Amino acid sequence: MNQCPPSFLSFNDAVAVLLADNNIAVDTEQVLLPQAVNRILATDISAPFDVPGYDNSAMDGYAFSYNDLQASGELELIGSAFAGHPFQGEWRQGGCIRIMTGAAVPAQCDTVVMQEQAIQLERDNCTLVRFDGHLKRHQHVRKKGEDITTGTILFKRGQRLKATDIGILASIGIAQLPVYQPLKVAILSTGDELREPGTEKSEGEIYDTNRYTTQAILQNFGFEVIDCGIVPDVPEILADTFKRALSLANVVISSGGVSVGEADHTKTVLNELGSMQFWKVAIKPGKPFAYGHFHTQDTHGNNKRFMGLPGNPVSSVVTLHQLALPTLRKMAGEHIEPQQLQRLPLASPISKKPGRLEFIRASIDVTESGTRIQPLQGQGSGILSTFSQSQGYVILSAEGSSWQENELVDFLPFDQALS
Ligand SMILES: Nc1nc2c(c(=O)[nH]1)N[C@H]1C(S)=C(S)[C@@H](COP(=O)(O)OP(=O)(O)OC[C@H]3O[C@@H](n4cnc5c(N)ncnc54)[C@H](O)[C@@H]3O)O[C@H]1N2
Ligand code: MOO
Repeated sequence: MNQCPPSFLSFNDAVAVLLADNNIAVDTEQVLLPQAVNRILATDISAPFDVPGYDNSAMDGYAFSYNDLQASGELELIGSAFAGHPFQGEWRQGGCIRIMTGAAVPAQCDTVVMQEQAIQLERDNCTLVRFDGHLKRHQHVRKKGEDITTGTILFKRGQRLKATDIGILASIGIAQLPVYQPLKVAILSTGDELREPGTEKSEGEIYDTNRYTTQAILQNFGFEVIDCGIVPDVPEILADTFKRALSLANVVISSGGVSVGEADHTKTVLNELGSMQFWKVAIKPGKPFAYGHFHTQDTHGNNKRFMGLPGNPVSSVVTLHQLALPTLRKMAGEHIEPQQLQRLPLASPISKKPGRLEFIRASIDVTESGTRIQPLQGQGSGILSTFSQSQGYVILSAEGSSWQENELVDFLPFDQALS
């Protein structure tokens, strides 16, 4: 099964090493509810009471006892209930009340009829209500606790809170809550050829893309990104930049300079400031990914971490997404589940050489005859534009093979990071 070239780690082994080597590296803090969206919860939260806290009406209409209506066919109007203003009167058998959506249903009532199915009549100085159409006992009554029952664990420590979670927390009266502080991640790009977008570039120069995609992905997950800019291929400047990054962040992520070229200084500098844990993973793109520990420690005595993304823009995205991001999320306190692959048929044939696990950018092709996965043209590790049409990766195992049209392959739909 494992066909990795010597000294290469398989993808699964690399992920396993990264996750086993890293634990939560941040403290907790208390935040107000509106600030908790996209933050990682630092405690379990269970429901202190039922929601809704009382039976209430789902319609504007009339509330009564179903048995009373069966007995008489018409009911006497004896009061009203509005949201926030329950019925205050004396209940009488054979009675009904006018009720608005959200108002408490009195204990003696079990049924609500919407006002469109009711007629009020005046008779003998009484207001009576007659109901038409078929009706069922308990209709339009929202039961106490039907949304949330007291004691239910609603959220778990390590859960990332989404917008609707904020509403659920409000519904149980939470005004502030403990979350993990954002993990501080410093980013830098290496390469003499790199220029900042918005500035002039000359022959042989390109704009830095990796720092921008990296920053966008990390910010999306709520990390505190410390931008250390573009660093030229000069070992002393690279070392100084790493030292500055280390004084500000828990993790430093660089791009470029991790291959075997004469200007690839990143690994050399890391070996002075720390130690390399592994270099090279049998994946395509993204082979020269590097992971290490700096000698510098955080306030808890943990060595700060280094992740070196390859310079090719696609390799940098794939390694950030598949190797760095799960690790950073774990360090930030988040509980993450393994990625869920889907088995789907190919829309066109595909083949690969043995050696590395491959991540093929692909789109989802939905037609009347079903859903198929279309591997896209332009799979080179410098062709970033393919990402804009992709909705996920076809993942091809390290063994070489070919797959025919309609043959099933593993497909990984893009998550929040890339969609
Ligand atoms: N003789 C070999 N050459 C290469 C190998 C190899 O095994 N033997 N591996 C190749 C693979 S695979 C990759 S991936 C790259 C990785 O190289 P580096 O991480 O050292 O990256 P650089 O050489 O600095 O740059 C590679 C490529 O990417 C462009 N680049 C770099 N940074 C950025 C950036 N921030 N934004 C946009 N583009 C960037 C750079 O200009 C180069 O074109 O090495 C292969 N070579
Ligand atoms: O990682 Mo490199 O991308 O295989 O080009």
